[in-house]
Amino acid sequence: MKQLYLIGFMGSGKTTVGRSIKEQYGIDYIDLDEAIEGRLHKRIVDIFKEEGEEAFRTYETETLKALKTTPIIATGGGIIERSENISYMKENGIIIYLKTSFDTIKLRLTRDQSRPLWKDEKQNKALFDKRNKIYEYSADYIVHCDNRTTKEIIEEIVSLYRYKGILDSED
Ligand SMILES: Nc1ncnc2c1ncn2[C@@H]1O[C@H](COP(=O)(O)OP(=O)(O)O)[C@@H](O)[C@H]1O
Ligand SMILES: O=C(O)C1=C[C@@H](OP(=O)(O)O)[C@@H](O)[C@H](O)C1
Ligand SMILES: [Mg+2]
Repeated sequence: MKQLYLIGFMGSGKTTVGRSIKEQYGIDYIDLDEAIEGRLHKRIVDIFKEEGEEAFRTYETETLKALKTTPIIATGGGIIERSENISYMKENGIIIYLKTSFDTIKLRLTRDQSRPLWKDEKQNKALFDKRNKIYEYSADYIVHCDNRTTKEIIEEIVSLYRYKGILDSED
């Protein structure tokens, strides 16, 4: 069975979409950040504060590779920071980019305190521009998320999932 990986910038809706697919369609999902927090018994903000980003990236890669059977994985926005993660996801499954504009993300995350890499406007925009290209190069499919409800987005993903027979595929 191929796995389906949701990628995209912070605030693009990866966690929300993964959770909704599970709720609406009963397809199992796991959020990589939640899996890391569960493994380490530590919140993401505390991992960044106490151990730094590089340590977090190592936990992220290890956890990604440990999740071998869950059909849908919502990754964290920085999963594409290590090219080995991209190669791994490509080998093991299908990558879907939840493409969302910077303006939409800004509106969603204005008061967000839970994302250590969501900083000031200049840094956020620079990171967004750098990563947007990598998400596009890495994705097998791009789902446009601006001005769309979670319901509309998950319907598109699930029909793609079924059309491509990802769930039933053995390769
Ligand atoms: N399609 C959508 N329309 C409006 N708000 C959304 C949508 N998807 C997600 N959100 C909101 O955006 C914020 C970030 O979503 P989240 O799922 O945590 O993103 P990610 O996991 O990609 O960082 C949350 O407050 C969530 O409710
Ligand atoms: O973009 C990033 O580097 C990060 C995104 C976060 O996940 P979300 O994309 O779900 O916010 C989380 O993994 C961590 O704060 C680092
Ligand atoms: Mg998330």
